[in-house]
Amino acid sequence: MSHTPPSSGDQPGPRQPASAESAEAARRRELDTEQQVVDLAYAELDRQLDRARRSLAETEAQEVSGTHQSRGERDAYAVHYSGLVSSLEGVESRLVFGRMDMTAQAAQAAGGSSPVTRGGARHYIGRTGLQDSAHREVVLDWRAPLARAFYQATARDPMGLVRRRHIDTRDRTVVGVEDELIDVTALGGKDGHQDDGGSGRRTHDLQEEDLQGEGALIAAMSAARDGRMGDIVATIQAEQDRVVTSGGRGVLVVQGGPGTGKTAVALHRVAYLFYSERERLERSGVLLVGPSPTFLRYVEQVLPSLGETGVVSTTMSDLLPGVRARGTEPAQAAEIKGRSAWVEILRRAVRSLQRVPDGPRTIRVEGTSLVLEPSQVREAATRARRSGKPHNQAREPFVLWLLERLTDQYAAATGQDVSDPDTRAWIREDIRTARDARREINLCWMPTTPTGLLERLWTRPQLLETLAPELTATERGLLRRPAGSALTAADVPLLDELAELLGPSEDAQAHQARLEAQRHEQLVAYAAQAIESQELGNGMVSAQMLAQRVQGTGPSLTLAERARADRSWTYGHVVVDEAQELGAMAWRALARRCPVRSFTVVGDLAQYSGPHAPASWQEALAGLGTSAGGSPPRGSRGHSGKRTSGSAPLRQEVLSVCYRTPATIMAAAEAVVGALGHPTPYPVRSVRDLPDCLHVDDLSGTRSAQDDQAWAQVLRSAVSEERDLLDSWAGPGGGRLAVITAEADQETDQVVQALAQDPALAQAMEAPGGDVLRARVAVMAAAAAKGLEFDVVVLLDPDRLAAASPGDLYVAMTRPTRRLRVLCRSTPPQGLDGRHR
Ligand SMILES: Nc1ncnc2c1ncn2[C@@H]1O[C@H](COP(=O)(O)OP(=O)(O)OP(=O)(O)O)[C@@H](O)[C@H]1O
Repeated sequence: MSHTPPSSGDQPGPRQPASAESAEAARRRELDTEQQVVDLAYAELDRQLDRARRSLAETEAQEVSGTHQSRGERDAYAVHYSGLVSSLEGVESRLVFGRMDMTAQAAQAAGGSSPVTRGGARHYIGRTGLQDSAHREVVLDWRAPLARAFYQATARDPMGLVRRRHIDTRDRTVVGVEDELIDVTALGGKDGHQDDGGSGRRTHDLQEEDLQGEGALIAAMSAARDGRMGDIVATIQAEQDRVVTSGGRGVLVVQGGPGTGKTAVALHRVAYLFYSERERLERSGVLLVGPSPTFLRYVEQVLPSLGETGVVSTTMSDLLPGVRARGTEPAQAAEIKGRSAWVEILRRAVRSLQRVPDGPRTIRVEGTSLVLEPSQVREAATRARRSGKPHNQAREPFVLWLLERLTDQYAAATGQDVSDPDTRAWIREDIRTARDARREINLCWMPTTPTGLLERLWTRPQLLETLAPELTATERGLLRRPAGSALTAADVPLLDELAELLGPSEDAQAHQARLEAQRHEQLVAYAAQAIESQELGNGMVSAQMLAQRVQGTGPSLTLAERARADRSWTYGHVVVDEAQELGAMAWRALARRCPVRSFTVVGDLAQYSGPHAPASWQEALAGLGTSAGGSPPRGSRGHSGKRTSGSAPLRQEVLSVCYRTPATIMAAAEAVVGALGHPTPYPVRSVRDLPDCLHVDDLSGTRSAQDDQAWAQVLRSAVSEERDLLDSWAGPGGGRLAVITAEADQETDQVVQALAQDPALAQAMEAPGGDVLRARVAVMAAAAAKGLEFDVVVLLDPDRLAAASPGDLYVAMTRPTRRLRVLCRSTPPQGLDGRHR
């Protein structure tokens, strides 16, 4: 493959400029040519956006008669049009970013003519597909089958491409083009010459052939960070594209070293699945699980910039509606709670609420003594369990059966005739509400909530000892905590498991039943009307789509809102990032949310934080019920139909090129954790290297190693120096710098205080709305930096981090895109020792 200077006109082929002046003229001509197409694309976008906004305004202004149907219809239209407006607004930036010039044969095969495509010989690639009012192609959606050549064509396999062009735009103006000649033979053997394309900065590890659109890629990688991840749709590389476009069924593990684009690829895969399986996913949505709220904020713009909005993003802490798990606990405690042993322990815990008394119990009802016999309780329990219902719901047949027996006793004791159903019901109700009866029956089958039961486990050591003999005394000790403590992230999967085993409690159940009856009424009325309607939404929306929008819940909520509020919602696809951190119980909770087991699992075993790293993905994912082992969780009904069982096929992909971290830093990170005996299973090749990108200060034996004031002074001057360097690269105030500490809370607070004594640094640390990503200088613990990236990282005391968690040290060292500065108050760890000042 060759890089060519841009050529003009219809014939793809290199033009050899005679002088610098004519080269500039050729460049201008190319920019003008592309500007015309870009103008056309934006005009089309504006036209569609205008239409959608008008429809939304008209819908919202509509008078409704007050019936469920008309309100439902109006709301569903409003949801549809506002979704459409958001999608179209989302793709404004860099709407068109590429062009493919095809061979004559490929053009003939592709067919379809428009003023832009010239009989299929040329296609413009953009973040959404656009057609003009005569339904002719203006922009080809980057996800369309034909667009694969844009990402995957090489000189060895040109895929019908003669030339690939990257088009760079600012706002709506074309500011540059970069060409790659793919198929020289298609030009009659004439070869182009190399442009600069930024290729001089590529590391020796990578061949030119390994990268597509190298200039555009390096430009994207070199841009200063702004605290939000950007989409990579213009520069997706071939190995990434194959992952992005692989089918959605089964469990796909996307693994690879730091900065290889795992997160970016997973998000683009979601956008691709929305395109290729729109109907299914529009109905069920996609769940994105990330390691922290900061991480979710970091990636939140990527999907909207690709026009997709139907994604629910959450951390495991916030997975359950109505539960906010904000407590913290040692990593060992979290690891213990993640083990699959809890499936049995929790079953036992629920079973322990179902007790047979050790002798007959006397119950007084309105002056009459009745006797509850253990044999009766046993019989009632057996029948209730046979119902297969969760504990709280199975309580109903249990109680009913006992009440019938007690009613018979009461009738016999008082000589009343209970052959009349009304009399019988009246007596039964008297017994049900009698205090003695309530207490005794509750003792035999105690209704409870998941949080109530979990709290008992953590606060009653004896109970836990009885229920969890498979844990050691030390392990059980780690789980103990005072009553009223905040829930933790590791509690959430256990609560979810308990919610399955217990079912809703009576109060919640009655409330839920009322809501469901209302929703059902709305759905039936609305769907009937929608199906009868003519010309629904000017052909933009079908009656079926509208009916689906209201299925199950109120029509005024978006799908994401409905899904988020419903614990039993089942998604069409689930993406889990930093997946190496999840324990078996978390996987079971996620498996429940996607019965079709369509998962993208993203992670790097070397970046694991906890005490016992999983040896393989098969082991890590056993709780998900992949074909490698583990049985799927108990089923229950969900929105996509019945939950299924059986094992899901597991596929694994490895990404190998690092687009973030310069080669020197990457090599140092691998050497440091390698010396700690912490394996990095995936060899990573960095796209680029930068001079002076790694700097280590060995402060051992200096005053700052002993004295807090001196340390604070060293910190301030190091961070100021790095901030000045960042100014010189990214312009004053540009880019992002993170100071990464070994520990959270106390240590980060101390560092913030030390830095804040310098007014300029205090200002740089200001985080509007408490959003650390918006601060130019952020201070955070290594574990919190997971998944994030910064232009510059100042890492403090790597030895302490190494002792606590080598995986976190690896994470911290690989966050920078430009430079890593390490301040060591002890001797620098092996692997960094040759690099100090
Ligand atoms: N094809 C690409 N073109 C441009 N930038 C890319 C490309 N692939 C990845 N990147 C950039 O590389 C950086 C790292 O990507 P990402 O965060 O997805 O990597 P990761 O493998 O998830 O990293 P980690 O495991 O360290 O969290 C991001 O800035 C991303 O935008």
